[in-house]
Amino acid sequence: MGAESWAGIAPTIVSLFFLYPMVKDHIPFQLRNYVATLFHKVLSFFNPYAVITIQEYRAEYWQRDELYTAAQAYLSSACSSLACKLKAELSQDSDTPLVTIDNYEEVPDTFKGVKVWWYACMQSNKFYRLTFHKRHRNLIEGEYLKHILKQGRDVTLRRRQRRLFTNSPSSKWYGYRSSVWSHVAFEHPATFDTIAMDPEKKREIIDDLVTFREGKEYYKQIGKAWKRGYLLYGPPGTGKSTMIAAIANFMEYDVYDLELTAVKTNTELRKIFIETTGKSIIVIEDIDCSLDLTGKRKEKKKEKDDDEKESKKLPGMEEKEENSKLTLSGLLNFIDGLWSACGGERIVIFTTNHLEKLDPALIRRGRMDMHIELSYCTFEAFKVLAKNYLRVEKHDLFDTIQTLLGEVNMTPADVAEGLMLKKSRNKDAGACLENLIKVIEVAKEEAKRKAELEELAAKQKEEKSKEEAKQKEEKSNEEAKQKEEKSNEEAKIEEKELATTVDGIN
Ligand SMILES: Nc1ncnc2c1ncn2[C@@H]1O[C@H](COP(=O)(O)OP(=O)(O)OP(=O)(O)O)[C@@H](O)[C@H]1O
Ligand SMILES: [Mg+2]
Repeated sequence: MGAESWAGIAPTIVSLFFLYPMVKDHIPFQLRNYVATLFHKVLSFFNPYAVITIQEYRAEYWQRDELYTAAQAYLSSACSSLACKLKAELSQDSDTPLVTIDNYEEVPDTFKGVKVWWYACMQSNKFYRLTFHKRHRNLIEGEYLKHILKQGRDVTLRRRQRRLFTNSPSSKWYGYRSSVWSHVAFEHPATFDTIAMDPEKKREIIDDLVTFREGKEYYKQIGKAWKRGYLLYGPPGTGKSTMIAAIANFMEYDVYDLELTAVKTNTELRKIFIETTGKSIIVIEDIDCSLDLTGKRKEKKKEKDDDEKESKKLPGMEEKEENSKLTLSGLLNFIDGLWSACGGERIVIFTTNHLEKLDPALIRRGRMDMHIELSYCTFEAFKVLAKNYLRVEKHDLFDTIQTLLGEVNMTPADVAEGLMLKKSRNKDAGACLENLIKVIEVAKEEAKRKAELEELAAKQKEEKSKEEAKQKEEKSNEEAKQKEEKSNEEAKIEEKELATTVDGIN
């Protein structure tokens, strides 16, 4: 079409544009739809721009549309600085107000060199309208909307108040306000800076976490669920729970503290698991105490069950029995079965004071990818505590403390306690370190006394068992002697009887 023809048509189109709303009511009802469609067709033919509307609520079930939420969060972070009219709101799961563009406001955005415009309508029917040139349709509908979704979700996750969940007993799962998990705000202050442990080990853990966080594509490529398992073990007070809090803060994850003793069956465990979200840590503390989860014991019980119920078994019954209790295989399925892949970006952490008590199947590499030992306080760990508690990195008393720590097992919890002087908050570092030295010396004395007592007890036990063995031997000798005498006696009687019988026959 030539420029002259365009010049001829343009005024007609403009007049149509203004005329249509006026004449709309005079068009017969049957024709109205047809004319409206035609009118829009003509308009869109000459309009080089396309529009996408993102409504707050989806048509079905009145559910809030995730794309709308993501767009709102995205606009708050990426474009709100360009708007003059803003609006702030506080959502339930965050303590930071969300400031985003307000009604009738339009802001531009650029993606891969393409300019788009966002327009907000915040009236009763809220929506965002995204306008872009038709020739960028594929880019906007595909990549740009995905980019909005991802960025928006990230902003929401960063802003949200992180939560600490615990599982409710199954009796509370049904009815009004029922929930599998109940939660409080997660506000533990522990960080990797405040954790006292060997710096190299700490670095290793942090590197592992970073690799995991950035490994979405890698896990996909190798065909593995995006999850990681850590086993934390060590004596009480060495920082296992503190480490979990530090990991959660570092990763900005929620924490699901799973109380296994409240879970009755494998089916319950599966339901509990399904109700967790991604970007979370699922923790089972003191796994050795939570359940009788050793394979051997399970096998023994199964054998016994087999003997008792073999004759009574019906088809499908075996399966029912398995589901009716929580088993080791149920727990393994929870860690790395098919269900474990749902949600993604998840860390499972077990803690124990007794590594040797755990079934090897539960903690083998691949299930628990990293075994982290939290040990008694070393000098390196002490230096972290001194820095955190007293703000000192060097002191004359450090050498004495280093020697003492090499002589006695002190947990970081004990050392931390020793560094805190209860009488006054204003004591200087020297006074606190002296107090710690006193505490370590007392602990050393106690440990010495305990060792002596244990040695004495071991000696007494050994003597007792020696005495018992001696008595047992004497008793068995006596019995053997008596037995021999008895059998000699019997032999004599038999001989006598035989002689009498022979005499009788003769
Ligand atoms: N490695 C550590 N670094 C810093 N603080 C520590 C460390 N270990 C222990 N603490 C301090 O001691 C207290 C007890 O530690 P925590 O509860 O983490 O020990 P735990 O290993 O989980 O013990 P348990 O086996 O009894 O559960 C914490 O409040 C923390 O302040
Ligand atoms: Mg603990």
